[in-house]
Amino acid sequence: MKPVKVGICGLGTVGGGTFNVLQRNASSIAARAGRPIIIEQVGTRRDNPNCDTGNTRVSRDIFEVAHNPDIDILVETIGGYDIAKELILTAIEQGKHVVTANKALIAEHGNEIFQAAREKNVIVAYEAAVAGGIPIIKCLREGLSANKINWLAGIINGTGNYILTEMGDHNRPFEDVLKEAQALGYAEADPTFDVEGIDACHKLTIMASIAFGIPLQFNKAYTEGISKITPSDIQYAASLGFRIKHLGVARQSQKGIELRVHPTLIPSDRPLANINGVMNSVVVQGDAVGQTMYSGPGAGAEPTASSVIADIIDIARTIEAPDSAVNALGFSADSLSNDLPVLPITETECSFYLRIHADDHPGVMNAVTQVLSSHGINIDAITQKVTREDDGCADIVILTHRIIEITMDKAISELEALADIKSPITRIRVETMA
Ligand SMILES: NC(=O)C1=CN([C@@H]2O[C@H](COP(=O)(O)OP(=O)(O)OC[C@H]3O[C@@H](n4cnc5c(N)ncnc54)[C@H](O)[C@@H]3O)[C@@H](O)[C@H]2O)C=CC1
Ligand SMILES: N[C@@H](CC=O)C(=O)O
Ligand code: NA
Repeated sequence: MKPVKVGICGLGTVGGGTFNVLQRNASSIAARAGRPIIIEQVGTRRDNPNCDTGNTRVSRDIFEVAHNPDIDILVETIGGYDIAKELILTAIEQGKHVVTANKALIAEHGNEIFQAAREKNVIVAYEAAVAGGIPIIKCLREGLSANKINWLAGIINGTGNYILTEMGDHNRPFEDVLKEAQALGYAEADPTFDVEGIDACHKLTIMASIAFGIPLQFNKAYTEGISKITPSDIQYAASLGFRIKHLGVARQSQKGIELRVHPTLIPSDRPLANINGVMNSVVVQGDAVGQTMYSGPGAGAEPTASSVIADIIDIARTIEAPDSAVNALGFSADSLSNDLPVLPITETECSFYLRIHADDHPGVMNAVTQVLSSHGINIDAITQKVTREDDGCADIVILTHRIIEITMDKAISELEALADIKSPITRIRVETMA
């Protein structure tokens, strides 16, 4: 069988891992693909000390790879937007298939990239873009394709989960753990993407499109990161029987689609609450199958390479008949639905954890509960915690029943206006379904 020739652009964490695993497992990969997979060229600004490129052609100009007529599949692992998009569109224009790990680009420009690929009858594959090594794209798009997906929820940022786990289990400061996650190759080039929830939102956008058959709509999703979570919140949550995880939730209802990424209290006996460190996990609820759960490393060189190479093998298998390959989002392009609106966060409903830093004197608790009850917010648990801050204040910690977000917004504004309440109120949503 004619070999398939690959060009890898970007030889950093993911590109380097892909290079090494393709070399190491060349014979079993060839057996699975039905033909040898050869690394024809690497395009990279700088060498990767973990990769022995030996006789492989290395170019400093990645566009040489996109124009190399011998290359069948271009692997984009440079990251970022503008150059990566131009590189991918050039490769498509040149009739090459593309494999990318770039969730930011797919979530924000995927509709355009998939359209360009359709016009040239080439494949754009992106398994590595969501949840690193977990084959979640394949699960949603193929394994679960019989189902109407009702919802999915997942821990989909390895860096964020690593930080929350280390802060909670070892009481380590946020900044230290972030630095470690960067050194381990987990974090994005701009780590605010990890800690402010943008990276998770990219991944949620992609999963929701496949799950519900809707166009990619990153700009309509709600995004909140972990940067405001304190060790006290983690401890208070634990004392109430919860763990705090950064969760992406996509849910389909008759009103529309919820797309939201935020820190979340999960009962500590639930499987998702026990996904720790760089591990990711996604729970999917389908009408036929019920709940299924997929877990594995969400970041890192070789776990991510595992997904990149699975895509390369898939393409190699159908390279002579690319139109027989599965559609990019698993739905034919003309059947994607624009009918269901993405709901604003104000229209979603959740239970809430509130931490209220307030003057520690009689009547405060009463004032707080009165405001909540005047908005019809039912309290599930309320407790006062002594804080170590020497400001005469205490933390009042509350768990509420489910309430529509806009009502909670109003109640919080009213509470924050009370003279006894000292700082912005912390609100964390609570989910019990997964
Ligand atoms: N690190 C991880 O665990 C994961 C990363 N990803 C995605 O994979 C992509 C790559 O991420 P990493 O490998 O972590 O980044 P990285 O920073 O380790 O590697 C990127 C490499 O591309 C090179 N590069 C960038 N622009 C270039 C240009 N114009 N010309 C030549 N070389 C260029 C850089 O020099 C660097 O060696 C990103 O889109 C990221 O979001 C996806 C899943 C997991
Ligand atoms: N920065 C990302 C890398 C994988 O997608 C993460 O930490 O999950
Ligand atoms: Na994946």
